[in-house]
Amino acid sequence: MTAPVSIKSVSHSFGDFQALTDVSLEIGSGEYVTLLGPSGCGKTTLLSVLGGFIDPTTGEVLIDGRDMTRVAPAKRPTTTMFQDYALFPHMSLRDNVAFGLRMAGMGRAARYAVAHEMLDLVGLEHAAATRPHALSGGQRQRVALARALAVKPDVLLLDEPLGALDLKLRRAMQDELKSIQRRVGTTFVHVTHDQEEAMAIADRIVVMNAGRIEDEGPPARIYRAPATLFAADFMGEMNHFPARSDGASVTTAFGALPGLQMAPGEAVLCIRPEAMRTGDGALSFGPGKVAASAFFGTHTRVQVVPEAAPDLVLTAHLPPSEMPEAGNRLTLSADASAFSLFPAGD
Ligand SMILES: Nc1ncnc2c1ncn2[C@@H]1O[C@H](COP(=O)(O)OP(=O)(O)OP(=O)(O)O)[C@@H](O)[C@H]1O
Repeated sequence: MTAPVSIKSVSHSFGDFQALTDVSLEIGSGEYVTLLGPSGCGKTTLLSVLGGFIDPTTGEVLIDGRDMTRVAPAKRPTTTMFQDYALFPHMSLRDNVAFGLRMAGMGRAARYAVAHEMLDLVGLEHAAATRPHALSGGQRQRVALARALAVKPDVLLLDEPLGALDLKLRRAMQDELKSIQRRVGTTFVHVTHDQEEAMAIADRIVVMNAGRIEDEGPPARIYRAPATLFAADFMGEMNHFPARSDGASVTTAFGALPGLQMAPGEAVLCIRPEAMRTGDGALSFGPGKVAASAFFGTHTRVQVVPEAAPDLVLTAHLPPSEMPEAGNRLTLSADASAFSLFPAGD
């Protein structure tokens, strides 16, 4: 079961505090969307508006084309899975998973059949008769997912579902969540503040900041060509430095950069560390002094203070075969296509 979701100009205030401002978003049927942003940006508020736990001050929510804006949570085709996915300790996994179906009045044989199907989906069918106390964090999380999916929601809302797990388990569960979502085809809306998690899982990432959407799109597009400086910074490490546009070209402390255009004015030029290299390029940062250099296996992370702009520190991820030592001189450069340009004060 799956459905598209339409969020139309939703705003929400808690008293004087505006938590969401004019948020509009279309989510396709069967799409895996993550809401990504820093603490307090309004992710949970938006998810709660979708689930019916918060009535937005203004705006509308449509699910499968039907207006759900003021419809109670239990009457929506949504299920919310919270971070604190408390399981009933005195019930078997099967009964935990079948709980929502029992509440809905489904007979025992039918609900157990669904519970087994869902436990099978999350790889825990063999433990159906056991109780949750002996389960690891990851296994509990899987049972909670089976329970949420058992009622066959059209849209599953997940609020930091992996937040309680350690990093390694978190990464493993991300792969599993995505693969389960693919198999069931349900629309998933997943809140996280972890950019790597969003990239690992999402078909589409929605970057939020201060109650608004900053950018939305496939992970690779947002990473490579972010719409705003905020989205650029939130999606990973970014070098930025001042620039100036005259409308036709961009000038920096390192010279002019061809091929980038913006309305005349002060600008911020950005580049990812892995887009930097040693030697020549469209823009050379000129000689600089290596302030730090560290080997990370997949790359060497160097920090360089360029002579042309000694108040800047440029970070580059170089191939692991290159290991410049701190104190050495090094020239970094990059291709014009690797830069993003934003108006200053964006
Ligand atoms: N019931 C409430 N009353 C007043 N303010 C609230 C209430 N719920 C949330 N807020 C405020 O609204 C803002 C957005 O909160 P929200 O929980 O949506 O953020 P978030 O992006 O999910 O952050 P986090 O990752 O920390 O949960 C925050 O500043 C929060 O303090």
